[in-house]
Amino acid sequence: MENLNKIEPILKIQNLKKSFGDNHVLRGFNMNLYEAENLVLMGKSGSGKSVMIKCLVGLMQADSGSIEIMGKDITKLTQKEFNNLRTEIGFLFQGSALYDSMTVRENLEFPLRKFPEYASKSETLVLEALESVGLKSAIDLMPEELSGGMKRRIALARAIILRPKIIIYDEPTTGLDPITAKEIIQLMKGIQKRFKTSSLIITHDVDCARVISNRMILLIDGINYIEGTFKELSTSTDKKVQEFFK
Ligand SMILES: Nc1ncnc2c1ncn2[C@@H]1O[C@H](COP(=O)(O)OP(=O)(O)OP(=O)(O)O)[C@@H](O)[C@H]1O
Repeated sequence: MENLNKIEPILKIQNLKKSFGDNHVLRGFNMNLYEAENLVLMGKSGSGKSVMIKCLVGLMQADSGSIEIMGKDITKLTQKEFNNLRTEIGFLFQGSALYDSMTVRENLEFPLRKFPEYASKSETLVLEALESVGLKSAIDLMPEELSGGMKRRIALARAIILRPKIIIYDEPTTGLDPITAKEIIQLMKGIQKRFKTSSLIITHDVDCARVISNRMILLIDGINYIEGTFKELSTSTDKKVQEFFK
């Protein structure tokens, strides 16, 4: 992780601004995500993390600034190009967000449906993804038959099924007991190692940040207020920074 300035980031956000009337949420936010790193983004509730992610995935348009994914400025892409690029990003949403009326297999097949080229490989991809999260045996279960931790694992399997280069985790440990949360964190680390993915992890969980982060960014007052390792940030003398580690 040395000499990061010399390496081209896989995801580059520059001077992102987004306001809702007088509510200036993002005021020039910058963020680089580098290959194979685990970057933790922390920010208080309402600080604009979701707004930033929505801009990143094209669900919301920023007022100004640029977002480059793998060297491509997303505002300059056609819808088709953007959709293709989005397959390079896997998501683990808050609360797992599985489809309740579908089996585990169908939940995992869902992201593949849009891509005819995956049709013949579907079974293999589903099994490999389930194997990565240690839940092959759950393939025919319904979400209601799964524990919270199992649901999170299945959601993780779904996030990696298209072998994305980037995974965005939104509160991956929220709502889990501490032991299950630790298991999920270990799984995230394992997946990062196995698939060499770059991960952006949005979390309030200081333990999670400590265990998983190579680097951290705090989103405060609409900007990337401070960046550094967990150790650097958790020992900062800045009052605004200290609040996160109390
Ligand atoms: N579509 C919208 N219209 C108006 N205001 C919005 C909209 N979306 C978000 N906001 C405002 O933007 C601010 C940031 O919201 P955001 O959801 O990004 O916070 P967050 O950091 O993700 O919070 P949390 O940790 O609670 O999920 C809030 O003040 C919110 O009210």
